[in-house]
Order: sequence, then structure tokens, then C-alpha cells
Amino acid sequence: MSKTTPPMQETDRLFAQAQPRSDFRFDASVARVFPDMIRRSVPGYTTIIPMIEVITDQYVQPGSHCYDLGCSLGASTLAMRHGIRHDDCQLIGVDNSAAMIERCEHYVALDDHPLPVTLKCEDILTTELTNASVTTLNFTLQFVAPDQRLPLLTRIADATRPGGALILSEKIRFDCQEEQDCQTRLHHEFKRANGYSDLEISQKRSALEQVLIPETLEEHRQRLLAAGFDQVMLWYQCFNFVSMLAIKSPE
Ligand SMILES: C[S@@+](CC[C@H](N)C(=O)[O-])C[C@H]1O[C@@H](n2cnc3c(N)ncnc32)[C@H](O)[C@@H]1O
Ligand SMILES: O=C(O)C(=O)C[C@]1(C(=O)O)C=C[C@@H](O)C=C1
Repeated sequence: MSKTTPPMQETDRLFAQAQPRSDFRFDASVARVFPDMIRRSVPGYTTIIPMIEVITDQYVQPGSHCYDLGCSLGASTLAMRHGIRHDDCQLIGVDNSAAMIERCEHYVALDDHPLPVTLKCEDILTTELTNASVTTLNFTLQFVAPDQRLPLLTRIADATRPGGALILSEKIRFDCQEEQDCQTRLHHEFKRANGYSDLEISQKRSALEQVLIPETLEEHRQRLLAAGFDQVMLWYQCFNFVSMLAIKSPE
């Protein structure tokens, strides 16, 4: 596959046939269907991506680094790229799935924009973070072990310049059981409306159970403050999917 040939985009039928339960992984079969899978699975994803460009444009600083942690195929990376007005910034996408990074390189090459993008196949828990103005975790923190989340967010906050920001999008859970049930039902209806069958929805749900650990909005808010951010705002919610903006005050 040459770098300028668009990768084949396939429809997500990964959970269409009855199969033994196994944990969800970001492997080559997921990477092949990922644009279709995430668009049909995450309510609001197609709104959040263009807003990442708008938010990046507001918080990016000249001469700084911008990070997309858990970049997958680069949808959020490219949104950041288009929001960066300074030619002396570095944009770095990090993902520990080799299959994702390999395909991401093609999407970056096809995107007509002068700002270089560095892609790293690394663990976001250990990747180097310095001199950051904007960092994005677009539906990635939910896959990090809960006890590793505060250390990661603290590293991000420590690396962020005064006036810089973190965009954090997550699937959340609710303390109130009634709300949890209602929002989960609405999310599953969204998947059904996008053509997923009951079997696909339930098989993916059990594959994600041990892997995607959602937390409440309050848990996210408190931890972002504990990590060193000064202000936390909810800027988007659709059912049990949200996006937050955590800001370090200007000096
Ligand atoms: C839901 S996807 C992110 C979607 C992407 N940000 C977007 O906007 O299209 C989560 C990604 O995080 C990556 N990931 C999960 N844990 C990681 C870790 N510890 N280090 C690096 N990447 C990780 C996965 O490989 C996967 O590609
Ligand atoms: O919660 C679900 O049911 C999902 O399918 C969500 C989700 C996500 O939020 O990342 C899980 C895995 C894929 O990356 C696409 C969507």
C-alpha cells in the first residue's frame, strides 16, 4: 500500500457472528473498520472531532508541543493539525497499537497540510511529554488502568504551559442507577439506529467490560484538579459520552 493510497475502509461487522467472549483489543481487524466503528458507536463523535480543531486553535501557543494521546487513525490528530496556526509547533500522535499507527501514517500523508506530524508507537504512560500547550485524550483514558490515570494526568498537567489545555473525551457512568440505565438504553438505541444488531451490541459490550472502565463526571473533575489543572469544564455531552476541557491558568 503506497502512502498516498487511501486505506480500504470497511464496515464494522466484527461482532455480527456469535463468538466466544474475548477482551476487546485495538488489533489489525479493529484498525481496518475503525472509522466506521467509532462513528456508529460513539454518540457525538462526528461533532467532537471538528470541535477539537476549534479548541486547539484557541489554546495552542507558538513554539509549543501538541499531543494526541491514543491517536488511533489520526482523526483527532488531524483536527488538531488544522487548528494549529503556528509553523514552529510540534504535533505528536502516540498510540501503542502498531496496526493503528501504520494506517494512521497513510491518513496523515493524505491530509494536505504543511505542519509535520510525528507519530510514535509508544505507551502513553511512558511517552515523553514536554512544553505542551494542547493535549488531547479523545476516548483513550477510559482504556488506561484506573490506578494509572492520576499519574498520567499529573504528567500531562506538569508538561502543560500556563494557559494550556487538555481535551478529555470519555464514556462515563452515573451514580444514580436510574440515570445509568436510561443513558445506557439511549446509547444502545443509537447503535441500533446505526445498524448494529442486538447480538453485535451485547457481544461488544461483554468484550469491553474488563477493558473500558468508565467513571463519573465528578471523578474525572476531581482527578483533573488533583493532577494540577486549575479549571475543568464540560463542553459536550451526548448520552453517556462527554468531552471536558481542563485548563492551566495563565501565569
Ligand atoms: C477509542 S481509540 C481513540 C480514538 C481517537 N483518539 C480518535 O479520535 O479517533 C483509543 C486508542 O487508544 C489507544 N491506547 C489505549 N491505551 C493506550 C496506551 N496505554 N498507550 C498508547 N495508546 C493506547 C488504543 O490503541 C486506541 O487506538
Ligand atoms: O462503549 C461502547 O459500546 C463503544 O463501542 C465505545 C467505544 C469507545 O468509546 O472507544 C469502544 C471501542 C471502540 O474504540 C469504539 C467505541
